[in-house]
Amino acid sequence: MTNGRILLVDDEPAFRQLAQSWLQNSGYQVQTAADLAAARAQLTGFDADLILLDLSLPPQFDPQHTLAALADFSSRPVIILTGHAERQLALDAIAQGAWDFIAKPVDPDLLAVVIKRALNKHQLDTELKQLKASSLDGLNRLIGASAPMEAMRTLIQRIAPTDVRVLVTGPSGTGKEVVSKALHQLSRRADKPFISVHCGAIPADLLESELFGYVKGAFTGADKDRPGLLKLADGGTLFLDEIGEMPLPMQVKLLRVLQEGTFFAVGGREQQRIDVRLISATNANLPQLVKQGQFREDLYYRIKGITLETVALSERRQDIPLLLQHFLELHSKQQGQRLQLDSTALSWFLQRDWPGNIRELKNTLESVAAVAQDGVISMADISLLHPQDSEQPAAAALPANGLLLDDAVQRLEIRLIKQALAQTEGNKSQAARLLGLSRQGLLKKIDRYRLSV
Ligand SMILES: Nc1ncnc2c1ncn2[C@@H]1O[C@H](COP(=O)(O)OP(=O)(O)OP(=O)(O)O)[C@@H](O)[C@H]1O
Repeated sequence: MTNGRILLVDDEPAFRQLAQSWLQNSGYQVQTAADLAAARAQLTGFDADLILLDLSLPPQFDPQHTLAALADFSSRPVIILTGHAERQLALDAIAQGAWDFIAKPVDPDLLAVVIKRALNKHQLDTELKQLKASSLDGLNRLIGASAPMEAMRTLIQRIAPTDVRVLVTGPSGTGKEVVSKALHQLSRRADKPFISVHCGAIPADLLESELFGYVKGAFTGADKDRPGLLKLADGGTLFLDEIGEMPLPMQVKLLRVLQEGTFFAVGGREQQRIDVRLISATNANLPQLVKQGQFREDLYYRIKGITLETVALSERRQDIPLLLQHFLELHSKQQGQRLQLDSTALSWFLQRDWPGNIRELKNTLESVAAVAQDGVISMADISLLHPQDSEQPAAAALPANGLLLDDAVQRLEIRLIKQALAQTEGNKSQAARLLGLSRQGLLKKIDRYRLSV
């Protein structure tokens, strides 16, 4: 058990050795680096809680240059050590995000106090961030109490705080993106961006410039520099959805980024460095794609890290009522009106197969909610959209205590008109055709029933 992990960046070997042994004697785990490049390399394998940074480092020996690199160490406290103990430099360092400033020669007792305070504050900040993230979002968005969902929550909590790469696999619509967002929201990167890239949705010839950005003049139409999604994700999480659909030439380029942590914008000469956590997702069988030569084996092993598998809804049917309740609450909040399922509708949802998983369940609920009236979804509403599932046509359902025929006919007309308009995205001519009416006839009914369309 250590008191914390410290990276000491200083070009003087004697000072490095001395300070390392002070700190190790105080129970810290310490690694050292002689310049910024070595420091960045160390951080890929050593997740330091704090950085002690000399401002005058080779090859430039320019404090301003070192200060400009502070952003690379984002989210960790940095304590500046320098012989240049000028007031302005101290203020600059703090303004640019350093935690504190100590002049050389360093007083070991003072250093111990400053480090302890910085680590305490850092720990509190991290805990607060994680608490906020988990109470607001994170795991709370992951609905389900089945054993696979509980196991998934436990894994997410364990893996999220690390920077390990994660591959989320599972059938379509089972929540791979929700899981990936939870990993981000429970990580120390939670207040940085979560950038989602659907690798199959971006045309192959645009994927490179979308990911890496481009510089002005790189190709026709590139009239100014544009950062890519990789740069936008800097400090945060890059989510590569449907990674199995990434074209092979792009896989080679991604592999280089993952190996070296650097890339060039399209048409650019300046090497760019990024710090992102990579989460990938796929519903394809990647080992199979590797065998077929459609996915690079070396990339597969680079992105695999830890694999999390989401489970089809058919294997956790006990989650269906919880999911329905969750989506009804969401809908009620958005519409400002309480929405419920009556018992016949609930049993229809519970009995049905959901090959499209949670996405299909959610979409189906939303579509029947659109035709429901008076805040209750009934089997009659469902039958309108899924007539094959009703034993008798909805219009013929006669309640035991009778009904007012004109009233029932009007209600049915209203529902069918709304459904036709929803299906045609509000196109009245098409909706009229679906209903076997003239456009004029439909407009009259819309007017008579005062339907807002
Ligand atoms: N456990 C869950 N709790 C609440 N909502 C969920 C859960 N899982 C999935 N959803 C919802 O279901 C829909 C589909 O989820 P998501 O996009 O994460 O699935 P996916 O597995 O990434 O799908 P695809 O493979 O098609 O990209 C989203 O609207 C999401 O909010």
